[in-house]
Amino acid sequence: MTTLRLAHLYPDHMNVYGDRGNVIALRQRCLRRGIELEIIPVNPGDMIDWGSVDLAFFGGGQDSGQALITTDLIERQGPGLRAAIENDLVMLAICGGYQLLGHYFLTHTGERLPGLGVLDVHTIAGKQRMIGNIVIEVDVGQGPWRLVGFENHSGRTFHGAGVKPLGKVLAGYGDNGQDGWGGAIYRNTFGCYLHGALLPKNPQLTDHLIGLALRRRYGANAELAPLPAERELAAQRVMVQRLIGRV
Ligand SMILES: NC(=O)CC[C@H](N)C(=O)O
Repeated sequence: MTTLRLAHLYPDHMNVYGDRGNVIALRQRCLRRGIELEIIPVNPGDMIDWGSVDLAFFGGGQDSGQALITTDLIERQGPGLRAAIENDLVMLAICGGYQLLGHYFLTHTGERLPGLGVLDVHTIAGKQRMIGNIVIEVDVGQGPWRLVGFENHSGRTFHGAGVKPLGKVLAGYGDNGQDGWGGAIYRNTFGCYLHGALLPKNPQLTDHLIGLALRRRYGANAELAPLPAERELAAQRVMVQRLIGRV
């Protein structure tokens, strides 16, 4: 049986707005294609062989949850995880996880949480939280997709030259409420502010991540079998219509 291995970073500390649903969506869309997705929780103190990992997920969290795991992230997981990302590990990071892949997060109390520094972004908290539904338009080479989600963050994330934007904000605030960018990409690492959970609502992205991981593990000819997602896509269209007035 085809297998893939997913590392779920800090599931107990970094899991708000049902971010765990992203892991469930990946697992289900793998299973329905006969691919077994093995899930490895990464808790503080755990040793991980990052070379054996195909996918990683890092969810959002409160500032206090983020503060509890930064040392472990940087000191214990840092070298292996950074090397894996440079070696095209397929990774999705949401909100607080996205912030901690960047250079730092300066919280609203003035605490400076260092990040892994693998994404060329930094985050500074503002007084007002950015809360609400969000739609971004994404093009990862398969034509434009609209991704829908829910955002709730105080952090404003600013991009440096080392990342590409993931998408353009069509509704909501996005990374900082100013420049219109929603998320960032570096190699096969994707970061953004879309909770929701993101992947159950956006099967295009779920399949894109699985396809990348399959090809990285099994070679460029590994094909992702087609799998319908009509219900998810219909619900996605309803939300896009409601938020931007067109599909
Ligand atoms: N929802 C989240 O993950 C929040 C991240 C961070 N604590 C912020 O408020 O910006």
